[in-house]
Amino acid sequence: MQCVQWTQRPGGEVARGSRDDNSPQEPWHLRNMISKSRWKLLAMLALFLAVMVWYSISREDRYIELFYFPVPGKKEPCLQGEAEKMVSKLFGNYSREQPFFLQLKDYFWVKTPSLYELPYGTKGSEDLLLRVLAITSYSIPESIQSLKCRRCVVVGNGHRLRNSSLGETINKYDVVIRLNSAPVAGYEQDVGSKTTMRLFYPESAHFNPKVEDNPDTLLVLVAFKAMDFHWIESILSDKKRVRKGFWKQPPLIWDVNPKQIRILNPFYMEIAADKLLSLPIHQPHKIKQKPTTGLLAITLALHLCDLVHIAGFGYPDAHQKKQSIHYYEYITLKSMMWSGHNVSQEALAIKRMLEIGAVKNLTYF
Ligand SMILES: CC(=O)N[C@H]1[C@H]([C@H](O)[C@H](O)CO)O[C@](OP(=O)(O)OC[C@H]2O[C@@H](n3ccc(N)nc3=O)[C@H](O)[C@@H]2O)(C(=O)O)C[C@@H]1O
Ligand SMILES: CO[C@@H]1[C@H](O)[C@@H](O)[C@H](O[C@H]2[C@H](O)[C@@H](NC(C)=O)[C@H](OCc3ccccc3)O[C@@H]2CO)O[C@@H]1CO
Repeated sequence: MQCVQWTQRPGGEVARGSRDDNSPQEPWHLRNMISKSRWKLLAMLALFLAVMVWYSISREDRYIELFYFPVPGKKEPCLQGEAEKMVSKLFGNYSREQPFFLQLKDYFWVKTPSLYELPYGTKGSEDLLLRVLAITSYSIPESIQSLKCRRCVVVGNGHRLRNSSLGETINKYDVVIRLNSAPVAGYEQDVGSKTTMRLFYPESAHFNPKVEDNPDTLLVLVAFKAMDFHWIESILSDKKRVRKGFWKQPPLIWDVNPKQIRILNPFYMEIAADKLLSLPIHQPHKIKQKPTTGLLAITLALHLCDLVHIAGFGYPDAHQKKQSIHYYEYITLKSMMWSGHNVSQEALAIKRMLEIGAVKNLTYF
């Protein structure tokens, strides 16, 4: 049994202590020492806790997990003009008169002057472009045009989609934007099967688009060099193919309907580079910095849609050298060595969009 005992210290001070009934009485200075070391222990514990709290707050910035859980089977509430409000916050004020896709009339009747060369403008590539625009279309399908409120999801190619079971959720959006050669066949459970739009360039075109896309999918060419226009023209008009000038062999036979092809307005590449990443438009270096196709697609979606959600974005940390970057193949960050992308800068840009609520994320970031 414990009992509380009051002892008289020299000088008349009364100190509170406790002891076991059977234990011999401890001298007051010994008890004083024990109580002092208890305080020290408590102070150390408090300091340790404070350091832990500070550490987790500082790490929070790196592991900001701005998840969004849509209600399964329910369409997302959509507020008309919501994304547009965010656009001025992110991109500042500029003329919104820009079409999404390039049109023949702007290069045939009037020669729309462009300040920049590809990929930020069409300067110097007008003649090739003219031939491409003569055999492709620029319209936005009526099914999208007629929507009062456009709910869009941009599906990145990141590994975070693997085993995500997001397929059904992704299929519910009005507009599903996919990138490059990212497959759906065999991955439907995680990434869905609907593809409204696919952004690609010759080197990233899927060799079998009929398997991976829907008959009405818009195949949106993002041109980086004049040869990219040459490639699409030679495919669609069945002209002699040129093999040189590509950093990776693009398909030489490509089974698509020319009505599905669109040419992305390089304006969206320019604002993604300039406003989101502060990249210089003119770069003298051998490896030119440019936005990833994913960041470009988010930029486009923010202008085209009323609600923008993203999934499958986010690269591994630089030290995770063996971590796969894609949901459909094993390749690592090393493969991006010469890509000219600054993935940390892009992560900051996406974080900012998440923080201000311009986009919501279905996977973690
Ligand atoms: C080797 C190489 O050049 N790889 C580039 C590949 C490659 O050309 C194509 O996959 C070929 O089909 O393309 C890129 O991108 P990629 O095709 O890998 O991915 C498409 C977009 O998804 C986002 N992403 C991807 C992986 C990941 N772990 N996190 C992500 O956020 C990015 O926004 C990315 O843009 C590209 O076009 O941007 C960027 C890559 O650098
Ligand atoms: C959105 O960019 C696309 C992809 O994400 C990039 O990885 C890819 O980068 C390639 C780059 O465009 C090539 N540069 C030229 C001028 O063709 C580069 O070529 C090899 C190289 C390497 C080092 C120095 C100069 C040239 O290869 C990059 C891929 O490794 O560009 C895509 C758009 O085309």
